[in-house]
Amino acid sequence: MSVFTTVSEDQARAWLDNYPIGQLTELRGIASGIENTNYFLSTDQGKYVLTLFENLTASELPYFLNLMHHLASQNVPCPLPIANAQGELLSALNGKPASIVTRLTGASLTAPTTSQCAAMGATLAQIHIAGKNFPMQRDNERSAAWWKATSPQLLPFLDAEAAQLLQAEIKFQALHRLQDLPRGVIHADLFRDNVLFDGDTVSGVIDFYFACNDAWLYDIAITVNDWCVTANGELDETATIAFLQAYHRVRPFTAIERGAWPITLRAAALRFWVSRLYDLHFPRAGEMTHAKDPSHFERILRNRILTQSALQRMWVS
Ligand SMILES: Nc1ncnc2c1ncn2[C@@H]1O[C@H](COP(=O)(O)OP(=O)(O)OP(=O)(O)O)[C@@H](O)[C@H]1O
Ligand SMILES: N[C@@H](CCO)C(=O)O
Repeated sequence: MSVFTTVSEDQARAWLDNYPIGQLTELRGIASGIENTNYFLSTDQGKYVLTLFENLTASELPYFLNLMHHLASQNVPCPLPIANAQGELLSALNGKPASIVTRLTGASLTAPTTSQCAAMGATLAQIHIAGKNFPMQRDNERSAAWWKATSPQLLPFLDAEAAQLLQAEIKFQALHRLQDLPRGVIHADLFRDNVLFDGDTVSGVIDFYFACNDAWLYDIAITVNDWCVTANGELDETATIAFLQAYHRVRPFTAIERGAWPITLRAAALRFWVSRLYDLHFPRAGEMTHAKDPSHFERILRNRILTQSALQRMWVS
């Protein structure tokens, strides 16, 4: 993690006095987060996760916390943020914005099976439908305008072939308007490490801190590019079709989404190639090196370009 803010049991106890969830019984730091400080916190009434936000500010957080509250209230398996005595989902702890959410069971997967990919597809469609009546709006900060603005800083770090690919793909994507696709709330970072499973059941979707309003198909492409792939980044046809069919049963696709599928898979690959390049070459001050491999998404992008017509057939009717 970039910064770990220590919270003592006495501080947690005093902070909890303002929350209707009982008395502290256990407080244990979670080592795996890299964005925020997280603690598993138990009280005599239940199990929770306490988060101190290290980078996001108090003005950015209401969208994410209210969204989680909205989705959890509509039976999406995601953490439920707890309101304090003033009805607020966010309050300061040790000078940082902090929230407390229910702790979910399960563990993240490294190698999802076809049926787990299908369960993920159905849950993603459930999120998209439940988000329809969420009243807040947030633009996607990692969209076409962002990768266009970011790429000039990245080009000096790339060899000629990669630089050419990056520029060509940005131009190609500019010709297509993902924003015209059916849209609503999207998670926008639904990688395997952001989902907990109990057997074949999704028990928790976490880390909503890139959530925004954008094309649903873009969210599907981000998710499929991480869940339904072989070791070298090619799409696994059986897993992809299982994912898409399960999604389609909950929210049927439209014809325009079918046509845009290969292009959207490319856009989703481009987004994470650019963010991983940026994180690698411009690490935030004080950050420990957790940068993920950008070449994985360069490979995925090249593959999605080369297999465009096969991807068009990898769809559901
Ligand atoms: N509500 C929850 N219920 C159960 N476990 C949780 C919950 N929230 C977080 N966790 C656990 O804590 C770990 C770290 O949390 P999280 O991924 O949110 O950290 P982060 O620093 O915000 O993000 P990241 O490491 O993905 O950048 C998760 O991998 C998960 O195991
Ligand atoms: N899921 C992202 C990192 C967090 O946004 C990635 O794998 O690049």
